[in-house]
Amino acid sequence: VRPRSITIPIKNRHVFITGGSSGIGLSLAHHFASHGARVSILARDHRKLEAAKEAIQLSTGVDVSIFSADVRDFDAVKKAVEDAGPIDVLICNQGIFYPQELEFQSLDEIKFMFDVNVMGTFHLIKAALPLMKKDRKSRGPASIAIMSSQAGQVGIYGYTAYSASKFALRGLAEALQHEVIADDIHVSLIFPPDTDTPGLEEENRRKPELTSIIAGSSGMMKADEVAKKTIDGIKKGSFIIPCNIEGELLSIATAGLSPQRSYLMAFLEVIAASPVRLLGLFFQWNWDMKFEIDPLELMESSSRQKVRS
Ligand SMILES: NC(=O)C1=CN([C@@H]2O[C@H](COP(=O)(O)OP(=O)(O)OC[C@H]3O[C@@H](n4cnc5c(N)ncnc54)[C@H](OP(=O)(O)O)[C@@H]3O)[C@@H](O)[C@H]2O)C=CC1
Ligand SMILES: CCCCCCCCCCCCCCCC(=O)[C@@H](N)CO
Repeated sequence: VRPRSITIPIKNRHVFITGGSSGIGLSLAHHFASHGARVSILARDHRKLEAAKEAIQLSTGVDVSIFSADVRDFDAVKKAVEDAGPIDVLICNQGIFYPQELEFQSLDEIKFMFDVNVMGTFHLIKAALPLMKKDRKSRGPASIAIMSSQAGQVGIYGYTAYSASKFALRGLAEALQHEVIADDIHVSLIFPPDTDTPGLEEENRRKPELTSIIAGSSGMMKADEVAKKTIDGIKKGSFIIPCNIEGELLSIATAGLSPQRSYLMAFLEVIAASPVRLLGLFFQWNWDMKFEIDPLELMESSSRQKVRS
């Protein structure tokens, strides 16, 4: 077991995608189907799953299997994964994002995000791993891909709970890679910026202005572009999959002790480390200015206080 380049084949393999009925997951399902994979998708809403199945059938001619389950329910996840049959590429893409300052966000909402984003991913991997490992040698290399976010590389105003849930996935992924590499299973973490999906549209209705401003430091992408980057990364067995230029920089800035199987990328990470840190500091200083209290507002509030007293 050592860094080496690998190729994870897609054609005729079983790809299981959660959150495959909408946004990035739906784009992934389309792409994998057109690459000749056998595709299963899982989400809660049966009607959205049926609509996705029909759309994929229409555009690719491929019949996708659908599973209605809530990732928070381990028994339901286990049943779906067993009914679907042994998986070669597991994509844990389900995720919810409710931005709000910690001070105002309810504990129930924070817990909900953790249950879906983090515990849901544990449930999926726990349920799928036994059958993924079985006869692996004769089935070729496998992949477990986990959808994080650029908010899982840097903490962002308004994302205390969401960023924490996405950072958690990185710890899970790094440790898991140690545990499954001997079974020829390759873990990938994907870090998209804001991506045009039904989920983002919903999110934008309640996003604090500062969250939008800071997240705007990275360009917006289409679900289709994120799906393409994801598939390329999975095929190469990349541990970290950035999606745009800002993402490449963030990945170098946060390389830490994550696995790197490309010698070229490892070299680049070492050379670029200090200039990228400098660039990161400039971004931080730029964001800091946005948190500064307007001096006029401060004067007004202190004079208001004087009037009150
Ligand atoms: N859009 C963006 O800006 C970005 C998104 N991401 C991440 O990408 C992933 C996908 O996001 P996006 O495509 O925008 O999301 P969407 O909201 O468009 O789709 C989310 C999908 O997840 C499913 N899902 C949600 N909750 C559950 C649950 N409890 N159990 C099973 N399935 C569930 C939904 O189906 P149903 O509701 O029927 O269950 C749906 O299929 C998420 O992990 C998100 O954090 C990362 C960076 C940016
Ligand atoms: C070293 C130099 C680095 C320079 C780039 C820094 C850019 C940081 C931008 C972070 C954007 C976070 C978007 C989260 C999107 C998301 O997950 C939500 N839409 C919910 O889905």
